[in-house]
Amino acid sequence: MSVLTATYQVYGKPGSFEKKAEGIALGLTIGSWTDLPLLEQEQLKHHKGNVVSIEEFEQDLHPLKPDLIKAELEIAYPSINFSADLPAILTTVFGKLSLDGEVKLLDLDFSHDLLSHFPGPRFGIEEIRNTLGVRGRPLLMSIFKGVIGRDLDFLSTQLREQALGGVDLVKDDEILFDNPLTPFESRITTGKRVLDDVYEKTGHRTLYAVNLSGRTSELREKARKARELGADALLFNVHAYGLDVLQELAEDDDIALPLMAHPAFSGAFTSSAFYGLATPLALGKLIRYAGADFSLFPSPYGSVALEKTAALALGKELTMDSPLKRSFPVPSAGIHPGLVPLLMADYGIDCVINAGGGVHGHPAGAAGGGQAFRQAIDAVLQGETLQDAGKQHKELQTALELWG
Ligand SMILES: CSCCC(=O)C(=O)COP(=O)(O)O
Ligand SMILES: [Mg+2]
Repeated sequence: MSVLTATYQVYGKPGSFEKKAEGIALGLTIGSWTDLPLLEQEQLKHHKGNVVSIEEFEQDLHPLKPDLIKAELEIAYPSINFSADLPAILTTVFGKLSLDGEVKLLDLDFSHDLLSHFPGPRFGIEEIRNTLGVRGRPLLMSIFKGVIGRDLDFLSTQLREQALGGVDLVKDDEILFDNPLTPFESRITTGKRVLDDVYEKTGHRTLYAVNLSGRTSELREKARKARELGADALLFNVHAYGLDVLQELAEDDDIALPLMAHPAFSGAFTSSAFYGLATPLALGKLIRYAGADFSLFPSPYGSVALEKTAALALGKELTMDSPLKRSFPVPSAGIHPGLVPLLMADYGIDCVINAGGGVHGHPAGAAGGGQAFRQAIDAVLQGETLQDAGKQHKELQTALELWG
């Protein structure tokens, strides 16, 4: 029988966890067991949740209630209890339970059969690399900054500058929504004109991820229109909409564009040590299953930082062997060229280095900022220190002097 296994972190008194685990397994499936007549027990046994394991961590005391210790509970839910979609799955394993005190959902283990209902990325790392013709190095992405209240001319100038710096991708900032000064469709057509022009002049190809925003019911049509207009990729604030909306976009053959999942809003349900979802599950595994080609997340080093073990585990979820294609890890937030060696040590070459302020804040402008990043990436690939590379490359030297 196919099952979905959930791992939870809970706190309680030593020896109390069996009862707690049984309560969850039954509460989220058939409700009661021992009270049922034998005939009903037989009829319902295929629907019953089962406790798979209980691990107590005696040394891990609750920081505020030291008589409680941490435990991890694994509970298997029969797949026949839910339809094969994330709303049903999340409601089963962490619906009411998410409201019931200090319980954190750490992981979900999908059976092969259940996983076959999820598309994964349409393009994945390999096909994105093919489109760009870039192999053997991390991709570099920059972000439009300060474009709220600005018009298409401003946007065009900023885009051209970023592309001239040698970035592979430029994305909208997640807070740029459809607006009269830079409407969604005009951003796509204008962006395309600028990037085609840079390509003709320099031979360097940059892709632009436009922010797909608005009411949920409008998204599919907007995304299809984006494709018709020649959009390269879509940025999507997936956690504000829901994972199933991402999946709907990923599965639509009339959209068929690379999807970039932004982490906005996810801190609301991942940041607590006691509640919510573990970050590698929310921004890694589920984002990949739902079909994002890129997952953005705070690196362990910048202005908004994730704890390092979570940031590394997240990257693994996006790239580990699976029947699904691999998604690009995109460590972000407060990234500058001096951090490139750390990011490449953590994520290797199959990642996207993503910077807004670290590109635009360069004294030589966004073009200089992009060049400094490319020089830092090349230095790491050649086994050079950034300090040595900085002696040959003035853009990198300037960035190192400014940000360290
Ligand atoms: C975790 S935020 C994702 C990246 C992003 O959208 C952003 O605006 C980062 O900008 P920064 O200037 O910090 O590079
Ligand atoms: Mg942003």
